Amino acid sequence: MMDGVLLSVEGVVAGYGAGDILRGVSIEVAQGETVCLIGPNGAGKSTVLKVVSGLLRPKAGVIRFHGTVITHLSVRQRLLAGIVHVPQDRGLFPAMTVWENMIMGGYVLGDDREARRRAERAAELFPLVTERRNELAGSLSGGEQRQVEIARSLVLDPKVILLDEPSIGLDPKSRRIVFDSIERLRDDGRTVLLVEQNARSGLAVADRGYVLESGQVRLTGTGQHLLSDPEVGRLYLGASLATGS
Ligand SMILES: Nc1ncnc2c1ncn2[C@@H]1O[C@H](COP(=O)(O)OP(=O)(O)OP(=O)(O)O)[C@@H](O)[C@H]1O
Repeated sequence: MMDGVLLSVEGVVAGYGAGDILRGVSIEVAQGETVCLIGPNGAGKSTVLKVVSGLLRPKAGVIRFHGTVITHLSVRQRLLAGIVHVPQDRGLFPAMTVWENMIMGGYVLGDDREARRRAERAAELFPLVTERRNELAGSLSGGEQRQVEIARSLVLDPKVILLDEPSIGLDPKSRRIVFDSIERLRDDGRTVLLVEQNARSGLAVADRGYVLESGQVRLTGTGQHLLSDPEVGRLYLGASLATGS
């Protein structure tokens, strides 16, 4: 095992009924690291995040956080322990202001004042939140909305942030805003487990990466190592350039 491991997925088997989607996946994330999962559609990348946040119970294997097995904990318990999932399909409330969205991010705390205090702190890292504070979230660009979502996750003071394809469906300018936001999280000392279709940009912001294929880890290494791996280049980087995704 690596030094300073904060989160580990150990031999996880999981699926949604018949057939296993994850077939013995093991992943480690050290304190302060940004780790990126890449791989083809359907490889099980998002499923790894669901198993970590507790949305899906594995059939076998364990999840460990700070060295303690958390596989039996509920989503809410994991959230309060500091595991925050920013899924692909649940964005901001478009008809609420940016600031209202930030405060909603702390709903589970049950302490409005604390939520406000943390939202102010998150806004220091993401000034957009202050600049556009009173605007409706739905009026922001796609990249700006993603940045507010990332800022909102900080209201729960996460120990690890699970980001599911944050750049999906965005134009190049918006994608830059998103990857810049991920770098800010890293500079702030946060730990990030990222799933990205856009393998080149995902690996470029990551300390380490894992290539998932058919529910198994096929390759792992530093972001730079995977970026220069000929097989990764042929299978994933060429394609991500060609589709511009
Ligand atoms: N809620 C669900 N119920 C049933 N099957 C699901 C569910 N969610 C995902 N799957 C299936 O599990 C497989 C893996 O999905 P997953 O979302 O983990 O893949 P992925 O590697 O993240 O790729 P993608 O880029 O397509 O999201 C896919 O075949 C998908 O159809």
